[in-house]
Amino acid sequence: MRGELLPVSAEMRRWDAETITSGTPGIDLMRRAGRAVADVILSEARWRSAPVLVLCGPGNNGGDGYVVARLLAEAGRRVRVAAFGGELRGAAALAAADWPGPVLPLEDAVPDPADLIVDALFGTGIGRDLEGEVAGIVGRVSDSGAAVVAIDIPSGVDADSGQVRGVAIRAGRTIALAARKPGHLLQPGREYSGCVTVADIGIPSEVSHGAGVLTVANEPAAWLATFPRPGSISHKYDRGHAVVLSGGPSHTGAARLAARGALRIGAGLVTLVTSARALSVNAAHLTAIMIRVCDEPDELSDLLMDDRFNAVALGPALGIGETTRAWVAAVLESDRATVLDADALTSFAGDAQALADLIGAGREHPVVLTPHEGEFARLFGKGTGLSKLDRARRAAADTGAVVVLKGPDTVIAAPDGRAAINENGSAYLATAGSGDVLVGLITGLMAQGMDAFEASCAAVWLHAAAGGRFGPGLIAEDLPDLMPGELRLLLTAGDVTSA
Ligand SMILES: NC(=O)C1=CN([C@@H]2O[C@H](COP(=O)(O)OP(=O)(O)OC[C@H]3O[C@@H](n4cnc5c(N)ncnc54)[C@H](O)[C@@H]3O)[C@@H](O)[C@H]2O)[C@H](O)CC1
Ligand SMILES: [K+]
Repeated sequence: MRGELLPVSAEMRRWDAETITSGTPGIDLMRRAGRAVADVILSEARWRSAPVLVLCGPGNNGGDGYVVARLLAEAGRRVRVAAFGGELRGAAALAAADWPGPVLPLEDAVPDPADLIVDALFGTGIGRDLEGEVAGIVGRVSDSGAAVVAIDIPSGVDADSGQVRGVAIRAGRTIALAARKPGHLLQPGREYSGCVTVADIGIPSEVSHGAGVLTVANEPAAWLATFPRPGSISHKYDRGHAVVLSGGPSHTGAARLAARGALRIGAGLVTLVTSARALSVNAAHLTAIMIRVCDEPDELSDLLMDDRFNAVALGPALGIGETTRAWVAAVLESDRATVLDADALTSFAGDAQALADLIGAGREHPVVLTPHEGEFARLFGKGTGLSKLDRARRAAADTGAVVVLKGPDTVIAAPDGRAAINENGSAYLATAGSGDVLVGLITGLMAQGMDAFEASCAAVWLHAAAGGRFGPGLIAEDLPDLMPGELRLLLTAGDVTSA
């Protein structure tokens, strides 16, 4: 996969083990990890005179902590170490043996507000909720208000899901080892991690890229290479023809937002399909976007016989129930690249199998589902105990569709296992109609032939970039018209990068 890989803990263990097998002892990895963290601390002017309290756990994260303690003490810093757990093993035992100072029991550690706390209690190996004396120290750290630097990931945050295991340390700074993990991007882990940087600890790229990691951070590096750009001989028919279905006479705005999004992102032509009853209200508001009247699903099926209509979106403000299911069936049977959102999803509440059956196995063109958490739960159930990443991945595999599970940490998952986590989301996007525009952006990119997963990633990122840059006062109507500016920045930066 292109872009920044986000290994889960099992994948991280494989990176570790393969690096060790290929000749780097575990203690060397641990010393590099400790060196990287110590260097960050020593380079920060605001921490120059702070006494350091290193909290060490019973595994390799604790081992990293002992290395940091030794290096900071060697650099002349005042360092206390407090540790939890029984006997250390392997590289962690070697690192602890190199720490020449005393080790306090964890329950005796009293953080001072002036301390710099190094959190080396747990990393990717957390196996259960924090309780007892570790939960106690997490509370005391938080009450002290001291600055916290977390090694790899804040203790208590699950590296795979971003969920808090009982309680967790809140870090101002986190130094992720070798790579960020999904838990640094998924909420609430992202909130707990503070500012995250990655330390290179010498995992060879053959190891990291050979391990089949399928999760990436959603950034242009993941999809810019296939982002559609009009060629010098393009005409509008080369840029695809998107179709958006309108709701009834008093529910037409959502489809127009989507249609404008599709046009602004570069679809050559966009047609809004409306009932005769909603024709005049739609016609009064549209100029570049064309209109066709279809009162029944059969009429839409006939329209879609023309394969120039190559991408279809439906769901926003369409109404919930059998009628919408019939429109969805007609579109899916036509086998066009399709985006299903909102009411098109909720009309299948509790019956995801019926939707999966309509999507079918043998179709040529992809389907994208764009639920928010509520729509997702109604369609697929709550998926209790699964991470947001796993829920989206499972839904994608079960339905054969790309799933865009929206939220402040939107996850995009493909049926083949690829997934991306978005992190440029903006609270300003939480405004009526913003999701409708996103539907249009995805549809417009698919109309131009972009892969459905990459189109979804690109649309989510551009939508968020536009919302974040505009900021206060954003309304959904603004979003399509912010695309030219975002595209200019994206494509110009891309040209510079690829030059
Ligand atoms: N990524 C790399 O290449 C390197 C990573 N390093 C560091 O190693 C940790 C992962 O180490 P691991 O030993 O697998 O796990 P932890 O240190 O996170 O903890 C495991 C330890 O803790 C016990 N435990 C788990 N949960 C709890 C709990 N809730 N309460 C009490 N005890 C718990 C468990 O039984 C184990 O004993 C990684 O994050 C990096 O920091 C290497 O140092 C360098 C290479
Ligand atoms: K930690």
